[in-house]
Amino acid sequence: MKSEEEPETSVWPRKTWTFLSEVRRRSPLIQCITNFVSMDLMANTLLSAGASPAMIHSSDEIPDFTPHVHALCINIGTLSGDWFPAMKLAAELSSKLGKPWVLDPVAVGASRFRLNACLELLKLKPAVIRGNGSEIIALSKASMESTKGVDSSHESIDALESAKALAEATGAIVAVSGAIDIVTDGKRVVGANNGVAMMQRITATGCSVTALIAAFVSVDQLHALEATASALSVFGVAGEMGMSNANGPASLRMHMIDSLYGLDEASVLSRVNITSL
Ligand SMILES: Nc1ncnc2c1ncn2[C@@H]1O[C@H](COP(=O)(O)OP(=O)(O)O)[C@@H](O)[C@H]1O
Ligand SMILES: Cc1ncsc1CCOP(=O)(O)O
Ligand SMILES: [Mg+2]
Repeated sequence: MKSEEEPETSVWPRKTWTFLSEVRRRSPLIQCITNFVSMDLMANTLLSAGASPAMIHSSDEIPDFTPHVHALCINIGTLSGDWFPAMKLAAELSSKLGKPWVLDPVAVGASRFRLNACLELLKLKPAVIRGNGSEIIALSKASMESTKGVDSSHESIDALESAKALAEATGAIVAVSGAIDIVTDGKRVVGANNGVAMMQRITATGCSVTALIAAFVSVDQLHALEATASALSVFGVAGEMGMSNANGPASLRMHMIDSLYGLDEASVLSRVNITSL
């Protein structure tokens, strides 16, 4: 069968397996400037996927360190005034050196401080922006929307038009996580349909999948939309497989990491569920 005749349902799983295999083969170095809550799960997510995390955020070392990374993840979850210059410096350097960087606008609608910080970071050209429904709506409208802090009060699908508008305005790939993970470049829209609802009950799963997106994009910058959808799907598959041994959020966290580490080709090919929307 010619590839253009292959059904989408089999093309995406193979693409996703290629991304995961490349991350495992190359073990990209991912710099994470992230919140205190997420550091542990994010680093363990990257390690179990085969990437190499480094939580390095001091402005004093960014000029030496950032030129050596394969991608950068910036997360404003516990933003404070003294961390913001380091975020800008690292993003600026990454963009200048042609390295992809990914923004996680945690709770962007919760304060003017967060919103202004994200609007400044958007000028430094992130390759991908990943947030939950409420975060993407707030950022796209540049407004302090009703928010439950770091959690979403919207379904991902509610943020579809906002995601497209944000992608058009910034040139970034925009991903909205939720029951369906939506990924768009402003025109094309795909949905990753993996995962389990209990993943929302573990803090920092959103942050961690954003870092995983950075790892996937680092191995194929020219296909950032495909890399983003694949990372979201792989994380969701790890959640689904982990769920079969879990009793609640704490054990899901452990089994999810184990499942990500052990994910094999057969499971990826049979479970990855990405479709055009
Ligand atoms: N209802 C759901 N069903 C399946 N997976 C979900 C559901 N809600 C969230 N997830 C998954 O949980 C992870 C975190 O997403 P989310 O909770 O939306 O992010 P955040 O922590 O930033 O609010 C993502 O991988 C997402 O796909
Ligand atoms: C609870 C909390 N408070 C500030 S950052 C953070 C972690 C949020 O992680 P996620 O957005 O991935 O759930
Ligand atoms: Mg969360």
